[in-house]
Amino acid sequence: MTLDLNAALHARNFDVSFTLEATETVAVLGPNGAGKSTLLGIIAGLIRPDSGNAVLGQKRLFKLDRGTNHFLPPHTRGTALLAQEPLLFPHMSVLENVAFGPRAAGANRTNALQTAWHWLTEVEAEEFADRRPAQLSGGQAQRVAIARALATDPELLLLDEPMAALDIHAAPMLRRLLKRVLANRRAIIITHDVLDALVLADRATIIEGGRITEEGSTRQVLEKPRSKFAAGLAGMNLLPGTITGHGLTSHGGLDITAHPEDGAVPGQNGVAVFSPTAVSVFPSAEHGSPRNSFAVTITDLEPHGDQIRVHAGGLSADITPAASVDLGLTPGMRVHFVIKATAIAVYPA
Ligand SMILES: Nc1ncnc2c1ncn2[C@@H]1O[C@H](COP(=O)(O)OP(=O)(O)OP(=O)(O)O)[C@@H](O)[C@H]1O
Repeated sequence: MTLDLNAALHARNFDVSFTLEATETVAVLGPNGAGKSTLLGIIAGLIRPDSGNAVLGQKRLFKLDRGTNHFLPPHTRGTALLAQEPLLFPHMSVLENVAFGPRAAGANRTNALQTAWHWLTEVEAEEFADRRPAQLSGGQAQRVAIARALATDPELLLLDEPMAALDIHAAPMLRRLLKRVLANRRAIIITHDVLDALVLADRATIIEGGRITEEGSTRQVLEKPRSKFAAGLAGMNLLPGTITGHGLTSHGGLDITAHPEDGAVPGQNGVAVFSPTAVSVFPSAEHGSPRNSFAVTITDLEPHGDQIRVHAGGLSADITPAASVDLGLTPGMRVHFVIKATAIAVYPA
């Protein structure tokens, strides 16, 4: 039972091929406006692509080609979409909200209520059964919304930033709950949070500009990012370029000395990746090899944990507050970023 999808929607510059295995949870990450919600909307049947083809298990969700115009309506797809806001029916009790799906699918009242109780217990929300949605906190309402989604026994659960609207106290409990209910289930979760991706998902897919730019196990994508976006998530600097015999020449023209990973071939597209903590900041060029020294102009300084993060030339460096004061760092100042060759990973991308 897999999901196999390709879809294009020109008005949103969206063109994606996407596959999901049974009982697999995939985190979808990407910048604002990248097309993450569009992907979920297309799978759920709320958005109609211009062309494409999608199959969920035995069910063809849509096939839109020249001559073929097949498009299943949302409620027959076996998908359940959970939005950022819980969107419960305000005039129904919590129990009735959760029983609504099974009722609509044809269950009799007794069975629908039984199912609703089961899922309310699963999300530890039985005590709210008689309340109206307006009498719930954001975290409680989101738990009820999860119960409502699961009560329909969906083949595929679609979660659009389920933690985004919650305060920091409610998020950890919901994350634990999701971890439990997502085990052995097929789900796609949109998130901006690396922790959610690591804790909840087996795989990560990065979408940028309506295209998938990176895919792999969550750990692999974060440990060995190949896109600027994934590097940002992992808190690493990334310079794309061309692999050379001694490292990489970045697209911006920087000649980087490092040890290319085994199997990297000069001339191949690659990336140089290094941590901001591996970057030292000097007021003038530093000689002493094998080191990389790049003249850059500071764009911004910000606190980062107990360090100061210095942004310059599209890169960042973490230094101590004392060093920042000693160097008199300010935006607009010209400095040198210096990185040991051994601290830079170069690999094909
Ligand atoms: N209702 C709409 N009509 C037309 N274009 C839209 C509509 N909703 C979104 N778009 C456009 O489609 C593109 C993808 O948007 P989408 O909402 O899928 O991005 P996203 O990755 O979910 O972003 P975010 O992280 O901000 O939620 C964007 O360029 C956006 O402006």
